[in-house]
Amino acid sequence: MSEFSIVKYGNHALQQISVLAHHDSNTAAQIPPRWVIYIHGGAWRDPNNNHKDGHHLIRSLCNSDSKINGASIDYRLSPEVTHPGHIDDVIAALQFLIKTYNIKDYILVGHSAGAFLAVQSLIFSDNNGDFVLPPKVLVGVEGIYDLRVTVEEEASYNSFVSLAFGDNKNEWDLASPASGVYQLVTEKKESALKDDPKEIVYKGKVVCVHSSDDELLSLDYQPKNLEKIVNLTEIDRRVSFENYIVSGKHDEVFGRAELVQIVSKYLCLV
Ligand SMILES: N[C@@H](CC(=O)c1ccccc1NC=O)C(=O)O
Repeated sequence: MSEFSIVKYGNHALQQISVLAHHDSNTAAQIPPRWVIYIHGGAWRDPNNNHKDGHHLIRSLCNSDSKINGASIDYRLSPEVTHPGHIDDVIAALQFLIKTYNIKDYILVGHSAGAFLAVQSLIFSDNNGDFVLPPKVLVGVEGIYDLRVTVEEEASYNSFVSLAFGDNKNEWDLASPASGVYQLVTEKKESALKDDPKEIVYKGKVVCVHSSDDELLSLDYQPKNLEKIVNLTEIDRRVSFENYIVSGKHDEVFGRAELVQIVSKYLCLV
């Protein structure tokens, strides 16, 4: 299997993606259409978290399955950009990958702020108003899903939240997948009430992976909120949700075998 190569989806140094693809020549047409795509964390601002965070997971999965390819997305960080700059980049990167490699089925894995971005990619469209082809499985790892809950858990997190999203908490709610503004459903209701959460149609699975050893985001806050955005719904319209409690510190989980084993279970769905 070849090494990761870097592809650009914009002019900025961080508008890049590392790609590990199985192919005999350099033509995208020969690359199988099954992918695992990773979005790193780092509180929307820490350059020490980057596309390399996804490499252990991607390399392990690609080595075990010769028909799986991997990609790991970089995006511009705060304070250089504020919301929606990060999600705009992630959506542009996903659109670029899907088009360039003719991707049909993929698993989207996001860690920490990357999990927030992964769920946001179902909710927000690109500059043309086009939505991204949704993943078959969305895996949130040590994720953030609601900005108010982030600051309720630890007041000092206000510094990175306001650096990325400003100080207006109503804007935080509009940006947060689990604030109550949005819910994920398998199909739309005939008539939604005016004050109901906005329904986002998603037919894939949502998988929550969170460590009981996470020293930055505890099990008691964010994971419950990821589950809430599917559990608001009646059972027959409820998006499938699965939960795993793993071990390891916040930034260790993406480099561990446990995550590889969990994501492997879902490869049969792509
Ligand atoms: N190293 C980061 C902190 C960080 O990444 C973080 C801290 C608390 C809760 C979640 C975090 N990251 C999520 O993407 C920073 O320098 O802001």
